[in-house]
Amino acid sequence: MNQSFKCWAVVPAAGVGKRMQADRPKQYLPLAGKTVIEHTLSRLLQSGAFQSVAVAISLEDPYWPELEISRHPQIITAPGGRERADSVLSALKSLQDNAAEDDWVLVHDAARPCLTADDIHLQIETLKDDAVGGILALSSHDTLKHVDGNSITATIDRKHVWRALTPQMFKYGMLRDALQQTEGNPAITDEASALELLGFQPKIVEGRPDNIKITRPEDLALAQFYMEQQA
Ligand SMILES: Nc1ccn([C@@H]2O[C@H](COP(=O)(O)OP(=O)(O)OP(=O)(O)O)[C@@H](O)[C@H]2O)c(=O)n1
Ligand SMILES: C[C@](O)(CO)[C@H](O)COP(=O)(O)O
Repeated sequence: MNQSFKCWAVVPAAGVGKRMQADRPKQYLPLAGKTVIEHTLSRLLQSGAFQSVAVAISLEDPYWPELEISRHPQIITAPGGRERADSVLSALKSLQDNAAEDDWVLVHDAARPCLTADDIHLQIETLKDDAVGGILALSSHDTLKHVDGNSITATIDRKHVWRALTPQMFKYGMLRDALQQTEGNPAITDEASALELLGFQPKIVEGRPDNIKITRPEDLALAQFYMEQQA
């Protein structure tokens, strides 16, 4: 990708995958002949959009060193943290000697292996001149309800509610500062929420619905289906 600015990728991959109920963290489960994380990292590397990919890996992770991709020249490893945001900040810090303050960083979950190069390039082309950056997101095709307990209290206008995906694309310095200023805040479940808390309004770019996050056991079969469709 011939571009006048630099992009870096950050991949939080230090989770334990509790909701997956598997014998290993979900990023190491087999999917279409490789592990989930190998698919995710291959897609980022093959897009040609990134200088390097900084991957946050748990200090207790015995699986990562077994993967050949862990030795890829464009892969940098950083220690994971207690929460996803801590892992992202750790990976950002591993880029501090190379990334400039105004370089773009795209943060992408290791658990989202179906990301396409088209969506990566769409997001970069759409946001590359934006002052803040933004996220891939999905609109809702269903009616949305506000619920209290198991009772509906309101119907929400679906044009105002979008599901956040990754990558989430922000300037290196702005993202690092936002995550540092919101460190330890449990409300920060994605990068955009840290920027929002500081008063910024990240943009949304409508992404593909097959960019799913593998979260529960049934998601693996869906990811396999999507990969077969993409092929
Ligand atoms: N302390 C953490 C927690 C999560 N993640 C990563 O953030 C991504 C999205 O998080 P999630 O889907 O919640 O993964 P887990 O935390 O592993 O899942 P669970 O909540 O079911 O344990 C995953 O790639 C996960 O590896 C991370 O790097 N560091
Ligand atoms: C970042 C994210 O993928 C946006 O939808 C999501 O928040 C990560 O999963 P988690 O379960 O919230 O950690």
